[in-house]
Amino acid sequence: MDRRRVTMPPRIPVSPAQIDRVVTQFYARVRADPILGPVFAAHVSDWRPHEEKIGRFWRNALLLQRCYDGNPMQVHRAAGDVKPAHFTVWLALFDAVLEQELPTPLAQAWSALAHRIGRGLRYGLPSESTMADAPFLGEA
Ligand code: HEM
Repeated sequence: MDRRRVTMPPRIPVSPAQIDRVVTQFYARVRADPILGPVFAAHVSDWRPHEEKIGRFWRNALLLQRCYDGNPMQVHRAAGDVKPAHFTVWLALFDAVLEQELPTPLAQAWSALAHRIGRGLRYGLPSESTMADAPFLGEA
């Protein structure tokens, strides 16, 4: 039997209401951002289902609820206009919202997870495989 399913505590003890607030505030800032706004505008016309999906993504990652089974890596790659440099902006906005919405220990824990996920997604993008972006390739 997989005991983790019944005994594992939330990975980061934020409440679903806190997740919803962070997601709402974050995408309000994204829409207003001169760099990220146009990228999202090209892909998202109806924000409610997008924010709802992202809320499920974070409940899955933070609370270990099994409520998201998408593939963000594939979606970002397929978008075509999501670039490695966007992640710096994305994460800075996200950190600002976490700081505004949550007590510091929760904000820091969630931020660390977001940065870790962001690193993975960023390195999954095709343009990361150039010499300039991935110097370790030069050692091959
Ligand atoms: C840690 C950083 C990030 C996380 C955790 C994240 C998470 C996600 C997730 C979960 C989705 C939904 C995938 C699905 O359809 O199942 C998504 C979609 C998307 N993300 Fe990100 N993302 C991140 C960074 C970025 C950045 C830097 C950009 C650049 C602008 C970006 C642009 C988009 C776009 C355009 C979509 C597609 C929306 C659509 O067509 O429905 N994301 N992201």
